[in-house]
Amino acid sequence: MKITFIGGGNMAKALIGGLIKRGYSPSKMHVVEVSKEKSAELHNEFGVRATPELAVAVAHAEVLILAIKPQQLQEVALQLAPILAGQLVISIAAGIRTQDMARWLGTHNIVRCMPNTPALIRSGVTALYAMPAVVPEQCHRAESILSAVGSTLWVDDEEMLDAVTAISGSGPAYVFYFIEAMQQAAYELGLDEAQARQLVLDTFLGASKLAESSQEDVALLRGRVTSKKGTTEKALLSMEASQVKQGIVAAIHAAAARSRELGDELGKDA
Ligand SMILES: NC(=O)C1=CN([C@@H]2O[C@H](COP(=O)(O)OP(=O)(O)OC[C@H]3O[C@@H](n4cnc5c(N)ncnc54)[C@H](O)[C@@H]3O)[C@@H](O)[C@H]2O)C=CC1
Ligand SMILES: O=C(O)[C@@H]1CCC=N1
Repeated sequence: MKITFIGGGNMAKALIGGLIKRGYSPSKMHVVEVSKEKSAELHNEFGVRATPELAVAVAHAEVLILAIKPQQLQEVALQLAPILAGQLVISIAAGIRTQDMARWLGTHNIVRCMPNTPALIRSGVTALYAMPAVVPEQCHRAESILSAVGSTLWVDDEEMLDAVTAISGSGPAYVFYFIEAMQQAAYELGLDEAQARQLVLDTFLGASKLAESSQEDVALLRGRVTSKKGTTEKALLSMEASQVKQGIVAAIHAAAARSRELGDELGKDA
């Protein structure tokens, strides 16, 4: 299957890197990228062809992946409309609704999805939504691309992609933020950089694996760490006093609202 990425930035790189690690040939991937610097990087890092020209890259593709910013999507879609030849279009752009893309592109053969950057190491998670006109074979195609770089799930209601964006699309940034905070505390407590990195990352990995392998609720697992009058209790009481959980929940609601807002703002015809 020949794939053309339109936009060769952070997320396209994560997907391309993950697909190559899965054994997907770079010769089957094309990137349309306006930045010369980024095109050279893509070629050097992954061996894929990167060009600023849409027409040739699109003509060769069976699947197009729109990996430009939401703000760039309408302009690119309008350029694509006259040169599309039945390709499946997969959009990874936050917020932009399929009905708006269909109007710009002149096709309903669209799958909208939300991956995340751990795709680079094939540990991503992607939720997908297909327009009703997309045939099962094309849905299978989309799923096979995204499942090469992590787990996948389908949503029937497109609006759920705003929630997905807020949870798993943006989610790696929340985890990195928590890691940064724990590393800062580790340095302040006198641990060196290597020690802090090992302790913090192995704690994240270990806790995630434990939560994944357990049938029990994570609150119960948290309870097992928390001895009466012990250190964890003290830390959690401090977090409660700072309303850390409420802050995280509010932040995720804000991200979902921003995704809906992007759809409203950018879905209108310019
Ligand atoms: N970064 C992330 O974690 C995730 C991003 N997304 C979505 O992926 C999309 C891309 O995001 P990033 O990769 O982070 O952005 P980015 O800014 O790193 O990449 C966008 C790329 O598109 C290129 N570009 C701009 N105009 C173009 C045009 N007309 N033709 C071809 N290339 C063009 C830019 O030079 C840039 O390299 C966005 O729509 C975002 O919502 C989705 C999931 C996760
Ligand atoms: O921050 C953003 O808008 C994009 C979508 C999900 C992750 N990055």
